[in-house]
Amino acid sequence: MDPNDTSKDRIRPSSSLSVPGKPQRKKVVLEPGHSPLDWASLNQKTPKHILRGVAPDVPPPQYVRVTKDELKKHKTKDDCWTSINGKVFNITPYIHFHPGGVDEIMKCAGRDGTALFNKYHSWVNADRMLENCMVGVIART
Ligand code: HEM
Repeated sequence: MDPNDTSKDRIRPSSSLSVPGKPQRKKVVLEPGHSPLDWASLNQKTPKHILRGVAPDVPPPQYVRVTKDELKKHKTKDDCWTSINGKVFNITPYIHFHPGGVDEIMKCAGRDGTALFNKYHSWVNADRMLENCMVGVIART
């Protein structure tokens, strides 16, 4: 092998690089059928109320106010809500698509996940990724 060949270094995945002051990246291997592309396709073919986890006649999310007490009730893998920047999302259908793993995303179950979300990936567009899962907005009490 050529000792000057650095091609191995060049193909080293970015997940092994660390940035001072930033948490170490740790993506998980997603189950088959759970890639970001699969998530996009599920969103296209699934009725919105199913993704939101609400009855079909519940008004659109901008008209729904969710109290913190209500948010707290949805904290299991079968029924999981979180709020990010004041918007409440039903993340139940997304949990197994999360590139950071189920255990990580469940840390924001039933509560405001904004700080955790921003700590790990402020560049991710949650509004876009979870737009069909939006239940409502946090009620100002
Ligand atoms: C609630 C909505 C969330 C969404 C939509 C979301 C989405 C994503 C996406 C798209 C990635 C891949 C990022 C990339 O490739 O650059 C990712 C990675 C990751 N997420 Fe999340 N996430 C959420 C919540 C969380 C929470 C609450 C945590 C931690 C407690 C977390 C921890 C991580 C970690 C550790 C990774 C892998 C790290 C990395 O690639 O740097 N995520 N998430």
